[in-house]
Parts: sequence; structure tokens; C-alpha cells
Amino acid sequence: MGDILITDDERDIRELISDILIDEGYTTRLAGSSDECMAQIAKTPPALMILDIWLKDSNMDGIDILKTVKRDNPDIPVVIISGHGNIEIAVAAIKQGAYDFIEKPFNIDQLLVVIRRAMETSRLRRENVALKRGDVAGADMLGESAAFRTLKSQLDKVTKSNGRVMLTGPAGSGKEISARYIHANSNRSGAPFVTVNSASIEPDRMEEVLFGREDGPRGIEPGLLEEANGGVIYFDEIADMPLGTQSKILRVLVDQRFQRVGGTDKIQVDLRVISSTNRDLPAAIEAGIFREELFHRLNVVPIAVPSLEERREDIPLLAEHFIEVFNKAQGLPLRKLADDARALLQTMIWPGNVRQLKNVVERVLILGENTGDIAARELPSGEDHGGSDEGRIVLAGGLATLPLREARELFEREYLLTQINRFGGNISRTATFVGMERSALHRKLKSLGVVTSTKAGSRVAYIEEDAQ
Ligand SMILES: Nc1ncnc2c1ncn2[C@@H]1O[C@H](COP(=O)(O)OP(=O)(O)OP(=O)(O)O)[C@@H](O)[C@H]1O
Repeated sequence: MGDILITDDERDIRELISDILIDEGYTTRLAGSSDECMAQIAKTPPALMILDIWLKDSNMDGIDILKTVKRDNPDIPVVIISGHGNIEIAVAAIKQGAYDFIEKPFNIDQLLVVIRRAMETSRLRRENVALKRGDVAGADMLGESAAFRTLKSQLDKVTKSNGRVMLTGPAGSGKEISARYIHANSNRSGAPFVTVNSASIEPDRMEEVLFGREDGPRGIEPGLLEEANGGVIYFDEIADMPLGTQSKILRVLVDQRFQRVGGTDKIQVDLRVISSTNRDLPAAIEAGIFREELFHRLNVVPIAVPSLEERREDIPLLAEHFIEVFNKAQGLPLRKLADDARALLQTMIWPGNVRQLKNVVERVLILGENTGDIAARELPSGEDHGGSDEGRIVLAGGLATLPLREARELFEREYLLTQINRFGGNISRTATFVGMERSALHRKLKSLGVVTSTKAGSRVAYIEEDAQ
């Protein structure tokens, strides 16, 4: 819920506040002097500070600490404790950027209200910054299919717990957006969501990036674990993590503490860990490239994210959602999907899953006809989707929009017409090739309205006008 640093020179007071806050579900750290307080902040900046104005036997008083904090860590809300009758000093503290003050002797309920409000304000401020940066909150996760509803109900079950989740599923299926959904709906939503993309970090820089360093050119440089403090750390494609780093992460999960590179102090962080993979981790363990113990630590709640194939009925909904997203974000035309395009999208092969669908929608909006509904002819051809790879026939636009009986008639008519013309109008050869009795073929052609006649010396098949 949040890590609170309490600084007061009176031991009884800091311990009393700490007990109350722990009962409320917060974690606390205690400091009895300005030096201890500054050392704690340097170790890990807390989510909130409760700071006594008068600190006996300290190098700095509360106001000096406040000024330093507001200069170096302006996002930490600071609640000041002032002695009774020290209103002017408390007001001066607020002018220096303190969130609020409480007077000694304080009332517990009042203290808790101030802390809750301070946490809430700081969460909203961070969310605003995130929205301005364009981060997705994860709330825009769409779907109505049975496979999607199963996923959503599993995600909903884990939002309120702190359990480690392992998301499995093919590339682009929505593992990261699922992790963001968990975060956005948990009580950590105000705290950061930090992604560790193991494949894009140089293996020899991995530890520095994760754990930070103490001897950097700018002094202490916090790593991603510290940045995520209070929130979620998301290990994207965990199987790409080098074995050496796997051991170190395992140790962090066991101890809940780590050291920055070049440092000696143990840093404590409060993190929820969510990982993802599209690989077969048991096979990676077998092959000696993934640590079994780490797998068991991360795989506490396994959740499978379905491929787009398993949720084809969501395709039109997702495509229309992406059209709106690209309209808002890039001013691309707000077009609807024509029935044939909708049907074609649902029959195509999507090895790249939702990400590929999103890319196709963007491409059509940029390169397509720009007016009217999006038609099937504007969509990429079957080859673009490797349709033959998995043995699926990508249907010609029209067929996919018809009920089976009509689609079958349309197909049979086109098919037989093509075959008869291939065999120069010779019904016997056509019948042998298509595997029908000659008389049965005649009856079929009649019912489909296909006739043959001799034109300019060669026999051709065509469709009677009124049969079309
Ligand atoms: N249900 C959904 N509703 C809306 N958008 C979605 C949904 N699922 C996925 N997306 C979008 O599809 C894209 C790919 O999703 P995401 O990055 O979560 O997939 P992933 O499985 O983590 O991919 P990778 O395996 O490559 O890391 C993102 O732009 C995401 O916002």
C-alpha cells in the first residue's frame, strides 16, 4: 500500500505512529534524526514522509529536510508534525511544499485521513503524468468472446492479491496489456508499472539496469527495481533473461532486498512481480537455459492469454476500437468496416495476433481509399498473412459474407465453370476430373444455371442470365 518514512526524535511517538500505520496495511521505516532520515531517503525514496519540525540533536531541522526533499524528490508528499501552538511554523512548511500538517498531540483518525488524502493526491498526480506521456492504463482491454471472458475473470481474481502472476501466450496476444489491467485495477494503481524487456537490454548491462549503481557518473543511479517501488515490475519475455541475472533476481525474490552495483547497503523494495513468456519454460529448464527455482517462484498464478485465433469473434470489435484509437491519436480517417471486410478479417490467419490486427488496421487507414466503409479489397491479400502456412484457405471476400448454402452454390458455380472451360467445354473429361457421373454433372450444371454452347468454333460454359 505504500512505504512511509516517519522521522521524529521522540522514539515513543515514531513507534506509535508506525504501529497505527502498520495496522492499516502500510509499511514503515523509522528515523530519529535528520541524518538517519536523509540516509533512508537515499536508500529508497519513500511513498510518503511524516516529519517532525523540531529534531533535537540533529544537523538539520524539519524545514531544512523538507527543502532538500522538495528540491531532490518533489513527488514525495510530506506531512509535517508540529508542536501545539506552532501554527506559523506549520504554515511556513506548507509554503515550502509540505502537503499538510498535524498538531501534537494528534488524533489518530485525523492522521489517517491526512495520509490517505496525501497518497491519493500523489497517485492522481502520477497518473496524470502517465496519461500525458501517453501510457495505456490497461483499462482499454476489449473482448466479448468466451475465451476473452475466461481470461478477464482470471485477471479480475488476481487484481486484489499480491501473488506473482505468469502470463503465457503467443506474441502479440495481449500479455502486457493483461499485466497493465491487473495493475490498473489493483490497489497499487497509483504506483509505477515498470517493464523490463529482457531481450532489449544488453546482457552485460542487465544488472546495472535492474539494480542501479552507486558509483555512476551522477552518483547514485536507481535501477528499474527501485523505480517500480510500491508498484509492479513486469518481466516481459522472462526466458530471454541471462542465466546470471536469473540467479540474482531469484535472490531478490527470496530476500526482498538487493544491492546496487558498486554498493554495499541492502535496498528494500515493495514490488508485485508479473512475468510473461511465449516460450515453453519447462523445455527451457530442461535445456538448462532457465532456472527451475525461479520458474516456481514466478509461476505462482499461471494465466494463459488466448491467441486471436481462439477469439475470432472479437476481431470486428477490436478492429473498430483500433480505428478509433488511430483517429484520436493520429487523426487517421474514422471509417467503418464493410460487411465483406469484417468477414475477411475474421477468416484471415493472425500469427502476430492482436498486434498484427492493429498494424493491418493502421496500414489500411494510411494507405486505403480514405472514404466510405473499409472494403475487403483494401485489406492485405492472403499471402501477406501466410495463409497457406497453416493449411487454411483464405476465402475470397464475397464468400465469407454468405450463409453456407449460398456460399456453396456460389463456389460450385465458379468452380465448375472454371473446370469446364479448362477442358474446352468437354463435359465427359470435366466429369472424370471432378469425380462425378456425367449425368449428375449435367443435372448439377442445370440447377446452377451453367450452360455450354459453341462460340466461334470452341465450346464455352457460361451462366444463364436469369440464374445469376
Ligand atoms: N484485448 C485487447 N483489447 C485492446 N487492445 C489489445 C487487446 N489485446 C492486445 N491489445 C493490443 O495489442 C497490442 C499487443 O498487445 P501486448 O503488447 O499486450 O501483447 P504481448 O502478448 O505482450 O506481446 P509480446 O509477446 O510481443 O510482448 C498492444 O498494442 C495492445 O494494446
